[in-house]
Amino acid sequence: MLARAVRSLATSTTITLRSLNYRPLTSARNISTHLAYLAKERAVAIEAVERASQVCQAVFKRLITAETLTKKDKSPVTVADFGAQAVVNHILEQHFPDDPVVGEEDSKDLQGEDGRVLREKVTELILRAIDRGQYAGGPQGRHWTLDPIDGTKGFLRGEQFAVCLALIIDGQVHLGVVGCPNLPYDMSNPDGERGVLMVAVKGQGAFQRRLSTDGIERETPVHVSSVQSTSDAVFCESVEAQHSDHSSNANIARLLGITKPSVRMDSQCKYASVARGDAEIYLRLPVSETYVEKIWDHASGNIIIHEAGGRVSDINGKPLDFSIGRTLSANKGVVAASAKIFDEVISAVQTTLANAK
Ligand SMILES: Nc1ncnc2c1ncn2[C@@H]1O[C@H](COP(=O)(O)O)[C@@H](OP(=O)(O)O)[C@H]1O
Ligand SMILES: [Mg+2]
Ligand SMILES: [Mg+2]
Ligand SMILES: [Mg+2]
Repeated sequence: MLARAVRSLATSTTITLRSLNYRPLTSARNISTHLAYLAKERAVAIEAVERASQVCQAVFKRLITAETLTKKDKSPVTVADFGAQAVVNHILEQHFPDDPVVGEEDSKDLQGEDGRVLREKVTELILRAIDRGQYAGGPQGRHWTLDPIDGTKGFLRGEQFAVCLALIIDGQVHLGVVGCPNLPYDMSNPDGERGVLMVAVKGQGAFQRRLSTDGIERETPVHVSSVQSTSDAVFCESVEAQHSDHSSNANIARLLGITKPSVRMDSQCKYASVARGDAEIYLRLPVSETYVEKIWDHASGNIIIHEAGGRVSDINGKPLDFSIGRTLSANKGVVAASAKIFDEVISAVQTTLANAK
């Protein structure tokens, strides 16, 4: 199935860049900035994330059954993960052959006797495309960073996951796209239509559009919440307790006078939720002393929050440093919030950490 998906991409991706025909209908200023700076990158990134999201959805429909869940069989997510990375890297290579990619996956798990069954599902083309993601990252030049499926646990549960692609230039995130196939398009109608794509280019604001493949979706600007007081805030956190310390997060919320229960959600959909004001705060207090966050888990969300008027830092208020390599080794944990309440959130984080010592 994957081989077919990628082969059809190979033939169809003299991409017409239909997305380039699209202009966000906000203001004239926006349109011209848009076309001048990273316009091609923006369109290609949207196209890549849309197509990778389609691969994930197709794999979920065909391969995930009650049986794969009870057997804790991870092969469907592996197939989707590799498939999405292959698709994105293939599209990036066609349009930006000189740009390296920092991708989460490599083809190690498909090799050897253990990988025989999975290996039979993929072709040489896919292996080659996946391994375009082995770049070391760093402070100079351009590279992309990709998380083909962020929130693999959420994907398996049929809940939130995201396809995340960002462009880093000289150590800073300049473009971010997050595709959220299971996120309601409008949170005031949570049982309604699903599938959101968020995109931000440095200095141009953050936008959301329906996740689709016809490339002509209308974009609307997104902004963080305007809530003035933390007591009215909603915070979100990982579903997985190993990824973020639920009890520290709860202590911080108490200090901030938050009474509403946390919204637990997998993946960078949490950044998307804060960016459009569904929630005010994203807390990711580290559980482990040794875990180092990865750039592909945060790059897209980081620029989308900033461009939507919010702020992101680590637990000590230090901006996330994407210039080091594949990891955020200079940072610990993550806090994102709307700008008005950000300083107050960071001081509650500091107080909670000091009390825990
Ligand atoms: N101990 C840990 N602490 C923090 N994050 C972790 C972790 N172990 C794994 N992760 C990362 O958490 C991501 C999911 O985040 P969230 O909990 O917000 O959904 C995973 O992304 P993948 O699902 O792409 O592997 C993985 O990279
Ligand atoms: Mg991830
Ligand atoms: Mg992943
Ligand atoms: Mg992973």
